[in-house]
Amino acid sequence: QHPGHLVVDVLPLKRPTSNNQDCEAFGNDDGVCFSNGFVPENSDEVESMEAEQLEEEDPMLEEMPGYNFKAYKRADISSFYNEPPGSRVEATPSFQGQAAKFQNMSPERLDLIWDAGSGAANGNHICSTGPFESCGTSSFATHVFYFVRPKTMEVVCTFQVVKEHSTYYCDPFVANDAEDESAGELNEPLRSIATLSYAERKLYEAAQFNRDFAPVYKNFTGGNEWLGQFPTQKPQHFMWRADYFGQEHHVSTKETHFVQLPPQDRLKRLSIVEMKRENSTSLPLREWREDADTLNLTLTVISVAPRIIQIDNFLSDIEVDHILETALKKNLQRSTTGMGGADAHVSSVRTSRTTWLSRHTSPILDAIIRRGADVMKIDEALMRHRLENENGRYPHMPNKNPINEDLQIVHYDQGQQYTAHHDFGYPDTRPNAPSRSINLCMYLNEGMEGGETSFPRWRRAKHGGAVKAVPKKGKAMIFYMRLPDGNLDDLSQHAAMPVLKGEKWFANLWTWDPYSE
Ligand SMILES: O=C(O)CCC(=O)C(=O)O
Ligand SMILES: [Fe+2]
Repeated sequence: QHPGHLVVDVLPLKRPTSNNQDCEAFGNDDGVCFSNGFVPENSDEVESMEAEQLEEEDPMLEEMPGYNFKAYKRADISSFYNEPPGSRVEATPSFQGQAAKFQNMSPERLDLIWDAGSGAANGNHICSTGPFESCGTSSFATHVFYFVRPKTMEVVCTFQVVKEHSTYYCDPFVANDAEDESAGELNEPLRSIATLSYAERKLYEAAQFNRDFAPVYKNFTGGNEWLGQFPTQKPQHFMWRADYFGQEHHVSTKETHFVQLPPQDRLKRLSIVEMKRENSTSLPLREWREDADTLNLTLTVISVAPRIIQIDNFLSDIEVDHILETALKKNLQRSTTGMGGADAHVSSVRTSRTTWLSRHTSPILDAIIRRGADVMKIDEALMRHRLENENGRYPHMPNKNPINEDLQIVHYDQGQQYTAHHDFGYPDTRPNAPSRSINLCMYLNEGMEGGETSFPRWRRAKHGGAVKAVPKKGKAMIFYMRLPDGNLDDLSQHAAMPVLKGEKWFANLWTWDPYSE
């Protein structure tokens, strides 16, 4: 029996249902238009292949007794090779990095400092977290962190990262359990719980509940670190299945490739109405596209855990050139890490330069984002601002923002890299708080030495080799940073390997779940 005070405010979204009638009903006949977790209010449930496929739940989701929650279990590695259980032995990754999440169980804002060898006062500021919230970074065993009071730098808790423990707690109300390696050491006297307000007390109890849930989840799933904020709902946007290496999915999109560059006066910035294509009956700029009704793309699973899918030929050469030309007109800035705003850091971890391009920028960018929506099976309307009259379509979305960020263009010079990191941030204490969920990334050039994207913790059998995506102009890759149960995927940790010779151009398209703010 679990505390009843935790209000599980799950967004009342139905699971995916889709059919082309929905598309037509909403005047949207311009592509693969359904296939997301949100169902139009007035849609009928129509039987279709697509719908059946979407409704089929991942077989590794299993009810956790006592929690009313389906957890995503770790599959036997043999299944990744389509072989009977027990026929393969899992390899131990040589890479020792891991997520390190720090939960602030106090009612005050705290800053996370990493001790790079010279104490708290001279440490590196990593992130800042509000009362009862969490923040973190990618780290390694033995590394030391502190939660300090902003400004005064008084140390409230000290932590040391331990292998196979990804979440650490700073609890000023309960004495440390010396056995518990996830308990941060409190550097000051214990406080009384009676000092908390009612609202604070609720948040504190929720944090405790989440803390108690973590080891049960890890045990139940066979070793997945719990990085979420329980209770949580599963991802609301579609996820491709990844059951075994080489598994293929096929997408047909009406967003065909541009094969010639339209004249400049046809490449103007688009309004939302233009992006919505409210008044258009045919595909925009069709003359400059390949002479075909659809573009057929093959999605190939290159890693099961983390879930990574490769798509060759996602962008045409003309499209890549257009992206690069547009990016170069903007001034690329030194890249930062963190989620932007106050948490953005210029650091030696990420040495590249960056700029952002919005879907509004040109009809080509718009087409690329629409194609991206199709390959992720997300409604394109979710990937732009929605108009008033589209309200009914997503009745439970708290805002009309796109669920994705702008396309982030990254340039690496020789020697530059992005060391192993996670792309996600930790959701705040609101039930089902949003976080980054999917990255559809793209390679914009090739032929450099180095510069691969590497996922050093992917699960594989011994002698399985490394999963590294090698840059190829126009190639895309989808990777999921959430598991099908809503947890964040520690194994989605990845690195942009140093460019050894030449330069590298890359693009990130991050999608949030369930919405973005
Ligand atoms: O450049 C790459 O291959 C990956 C870049 C990356 O991980 C990022 O920008 O978050
Ligand atoms: Fe990344």
